[in-house]
Amino acid sequence: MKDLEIDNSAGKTTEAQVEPVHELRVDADPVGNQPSLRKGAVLGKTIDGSMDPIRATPPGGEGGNKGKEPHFHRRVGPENFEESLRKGVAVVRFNMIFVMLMTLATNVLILAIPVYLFQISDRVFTSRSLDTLVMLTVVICGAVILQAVFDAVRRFMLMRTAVEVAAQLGAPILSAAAHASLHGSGREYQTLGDLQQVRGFLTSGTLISFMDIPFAPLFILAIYLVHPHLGNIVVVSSLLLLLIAFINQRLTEKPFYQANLAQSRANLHLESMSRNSQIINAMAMIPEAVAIWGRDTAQSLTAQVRAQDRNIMTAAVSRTVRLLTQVGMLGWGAYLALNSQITGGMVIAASIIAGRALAPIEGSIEGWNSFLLSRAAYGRITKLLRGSKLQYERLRLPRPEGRLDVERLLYIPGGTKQVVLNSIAFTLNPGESLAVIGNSGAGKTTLGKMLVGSILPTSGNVRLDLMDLRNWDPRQFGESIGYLPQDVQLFPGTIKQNIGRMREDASDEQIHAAAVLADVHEMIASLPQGYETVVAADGSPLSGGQKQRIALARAFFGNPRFVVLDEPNSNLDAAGDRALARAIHHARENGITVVVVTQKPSLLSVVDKIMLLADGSVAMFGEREPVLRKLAGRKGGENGQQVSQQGGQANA
Ligand SMILES: Nc1ncnc2c1ncn2[C@@H]1O[C@H](COP(=O)(O)OP(=O)(O)OP(=O)(O)O)[C@@H](O)[C@H]1O
Repeated sequence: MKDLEIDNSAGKTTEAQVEPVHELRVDADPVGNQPSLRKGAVLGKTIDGSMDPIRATPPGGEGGNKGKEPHFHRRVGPENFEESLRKGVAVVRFNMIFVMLMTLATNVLILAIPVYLFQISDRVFTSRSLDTLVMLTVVICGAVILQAVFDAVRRFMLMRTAVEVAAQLGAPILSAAAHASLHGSGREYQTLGDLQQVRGFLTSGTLISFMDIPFAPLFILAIYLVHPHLGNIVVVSSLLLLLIAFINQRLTEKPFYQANLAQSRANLHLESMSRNSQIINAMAMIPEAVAIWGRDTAQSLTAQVRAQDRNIMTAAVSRTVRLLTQVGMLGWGAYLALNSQITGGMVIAASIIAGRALAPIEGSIEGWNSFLLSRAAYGRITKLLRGSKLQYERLRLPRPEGRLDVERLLYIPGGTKQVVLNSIAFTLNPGESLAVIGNSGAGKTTLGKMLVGSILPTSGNVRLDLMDLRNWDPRQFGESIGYLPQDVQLFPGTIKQNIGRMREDASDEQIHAAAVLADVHEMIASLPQGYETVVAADGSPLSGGQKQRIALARAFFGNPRFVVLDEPNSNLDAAGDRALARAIHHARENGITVVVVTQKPSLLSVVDKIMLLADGSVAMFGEREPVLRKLAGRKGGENGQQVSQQGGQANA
């Protein structure tokens, strides 16, 4: 057995045991740029990412501060998922031609045994020639062995086709799913499961049955040659089986669909349980969580049982029809033999051939569900890949300076009538810093997300260096900004990897520079393993404040030009607060534009401008001092007084 090597360019090699013969390599860079065939879509070729339209650029490279500046308005090719899909389908088509040739050979050779029978009874018994028997036996043995070899070869090819399709489409699907999940239902990641479904179908017996069906007329013709009566019997049974197949499809489509829907709900719930395992355990919510999962799973199982019941019933009917057909053929054949119209050997041979002609129809009925599932899965894959916004061409712009223009932002979340943000407009020059304050629910986090493009406004624009965020090449934009979300999550890996945004090409200097810029180097140095400390999925062994500070360094990694910090001090102690203030100060010195969303007024002394949001609208905006004075002057504005007092203290 050789290994399938999936090189994700993060230096990790996953080894999976697969069938022998070929070695496949899938190179997917950290953005999930799709792998592509280097030498064409045939078996046993090396797959790598050399044709990726968008390459990950080092932080200090095109988008960073070390390499040469990109050409202005250089057009960046799209991710081109359509192309990946086209290549994946081409692989299947190409391989299927060979598989069909093998199937043709297999089906022709299957006639060997009936022919043998026929020859023994009609030739050997009548001539009583031992030589003929030996010759016939040798030839038929060769045919049987060849048939087994061809059958094995087509199965090998199907298996490799399945692996190759998975290698071709895995990275593009994950890449498109990650992007689509931003505005989607969260089910996009399940498209990877759909790929598995399609892969499974490609190696299934159902597909083999489907491919054998076109050769059924060949067998029927052979039976007609034996005797037209027998041919008629088989034709009638074939039509009957096709009718059963049609009824089966009508009976099972809906319950299978319902079963899958409920199963995917149960899977989503399972994912959310695994994400929130600490809360579930701490608050003893396991019974409730299990009950919700159980309800969906039960619904799925009930629908599955309903569908499978019908499927089993129709499969049993079709099997009975096939066996009765063979019995009928033997009976009618015997009658014809009694009338000396055919020989006994012909009767048995025709019966065997009839079984062979009807078997693929029966197999197709039994595997109908897996066909339906795979067809639906393929539909979801094509929808995701074709609909992905990542595949449109973008301009690779010069590295931004950090000018931010926000124009008449209106945000009404889809499916609601609530105006979360209304007529928000302001401008920040490169290197300026803004604090966004306001009561809980005022819309601060929503504004922060909109500034980094993770949600799109209903109307209005956010522009970085005059270019609307929607028009930036996503990779370049991501490299040019930093974002510290309210709900900090670190990736499982070392602190070093986390600060370096999991990039393979992140240098120690860049990581150190980000840590210094975010004023967290000392904190990290005090940890026993320093930068090599391994962080688990739940953030342990770091405290909430430490996690927040690592995430702050991550936001500053790669010397971004624009950074949004959403409540960066919600978990910080006084020392952390001071470090954060210094970080914002460093950012200003480095010409980084900073927007900091905060409920605490302690950061107000280090920013240039302040915006007070109230019910999604700008209640106040301007230079720090005048806004602080206005806030202090607001009568009864508890928030404002508190803000101005603390801002003043911090200032002092
Ligand atoms: N996708 C959404 N669908 C419906 N309502 C939403 C959506 N996103 C935000 N909201 C609503 O918009 C309002 C503003 O939310 P946001 O999280 O921006 O407030 P915030 O000022 O950051 O509050 P906090 O300080 O408590 O974090 C809230 O009332 C929230 O319910």
